[in-house]
Amino acid sequence: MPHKVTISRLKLHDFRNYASIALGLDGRHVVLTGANGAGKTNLMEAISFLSPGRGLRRAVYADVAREGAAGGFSVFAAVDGMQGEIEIGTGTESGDEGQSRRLRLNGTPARSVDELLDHLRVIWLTPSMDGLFTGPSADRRRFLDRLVLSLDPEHGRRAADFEKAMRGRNRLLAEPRPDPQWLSALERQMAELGVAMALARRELVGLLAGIVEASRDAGPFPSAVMSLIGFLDEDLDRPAYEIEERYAALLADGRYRDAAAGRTLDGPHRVDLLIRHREKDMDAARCSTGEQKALLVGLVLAHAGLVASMTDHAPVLLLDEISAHLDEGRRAALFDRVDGLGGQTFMTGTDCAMFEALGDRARYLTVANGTIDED
Ligand SMILES: Nc1ncnc2c1ncn2[C@@H]1O[C@H](COP(=O)(O)OP(=O)(O)OP(=O)(O)O)[C@@H](O)[C@H]1O
Repeated sequence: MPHKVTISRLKLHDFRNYASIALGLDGRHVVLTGANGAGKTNLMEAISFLSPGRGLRRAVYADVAREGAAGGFSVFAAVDGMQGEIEIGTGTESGDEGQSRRLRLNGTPARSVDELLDHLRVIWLTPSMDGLFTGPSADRRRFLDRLVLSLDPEHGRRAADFEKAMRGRNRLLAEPRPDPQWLSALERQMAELGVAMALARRELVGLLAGIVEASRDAGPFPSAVMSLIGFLDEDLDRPAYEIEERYAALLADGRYRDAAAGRTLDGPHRVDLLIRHREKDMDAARCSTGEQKALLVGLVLAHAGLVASMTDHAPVLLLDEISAHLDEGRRAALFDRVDGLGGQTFMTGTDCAMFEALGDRARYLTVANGTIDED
C-alpha cells in the first residue's frame, strides 16, 4: 500500500466566498455537501492550489480574492506529505499583479510553485471536464499534460520553454528577412524540448494503459484505450537524437509554409489524445454522457493509482460533484476504488444521502454561505 498523504489543517483567508475559515481534518476522506453556490467547489479549488498551476478552475488570481476584500487571498495547509510534515502557505498580496502566487514552505519562500510536487500530488475531476472527449483538442492536451506533470515535475517547465522558443520562431518568421542561423538555433531548441515533451506524454500514456489493463475487471468503470496522434507518430520509436533531427528538419523545411500560416504547423502543440471505450470499441466522443463520465472517472482513478505506485504516496484526490452522474451501484464501487487508493479524497455533492455507502470512512461537512459546519 502506498503511503498516505493527508491534509490535517486547512485555513482560507479572503478566498472567494470565504472570509476566514479554519478546518481541522483527521485523515479520513472529506465529503462536503451544501446548496448550490454555498462554496463547495471553492474549497476544492483552494486545495487544488496545493499543486502548481492556477488550480482546478484555471483561475485568474484577481478573481480568487474575495470580492470586497482589501488585499489578496491566502490558503494555508498543514500536510503530512511525501517528506514528512510540511506547512504550506500560498496566495497573493495586495499589489501583486495577479500573474503569480507566492508560496511558502514551513514559512520559507519557495523558489517556484513546482516545489509543491516534492510534498504532495493533487489530482481532480470536475464537471467542467465533462466535455473533454467532445471539446477542442487543446483541452485534451492540457488534461494530458497535467497527468504527465504529476509524475514528471520537469514537464511544465519544458512545455513553457518550448512555447517560448516557438513564439520566438513565429515572430522571426514574420520578419521580411529572418536570420537563418537564429532560426536554426530556435528550431534546435524546439526539437530538443518538443521531443522530450512528446516522449514524456507517450511514456505516461503507456504507463496509464498498463494500470487501466490491470484494473479492467475492478468495477463498473469502462476502460479507456488511449493513443496520441499528430506529431511524428511513426518516428517516436526511434532513438531520441534521431527524432530531434527529424523534427528540426521538418521545422527547417516548413519555414515558408509556417511564415505564410503565421504559426508553427508541426509540433507537440498539435498533438491530440484519442480515447476509445474499449468494451464498446467506440470513440469516446460518440459515447453517451453517462458513458463518457464513467470513462473519465475510470481514467482519473487509473491515473491516481499510477501516481501512487510511481511515487509510493497516494495523491490527494478532489472529486467535485461526482455523485450526480452515478447510480447507487456505481457510487458504491467508486467509493471502494477511492478508498482502495489509500489516500485522502475530497468529494462534493448537494445531497448527503448520495454518500451513504461511504459510512464512517469519511468526515461530513456542511457548507453554507462561506461557512463550514461539521455534521
Ligand atoms: N472572488 C469572489 N468573492 C466572493 N464570492 C465569490 C468569488 N468568486 C466566486 N464567489 C461566489 O462563491 C459562491 C460559491 O461558489 P462555489 O462554486 O464554490 O459553489 P458550490 O457550492 O460548488 O455550488 P454548486 O453546487 O452550484 O456547484 C458563488 O456564489 C460565487 O458567486
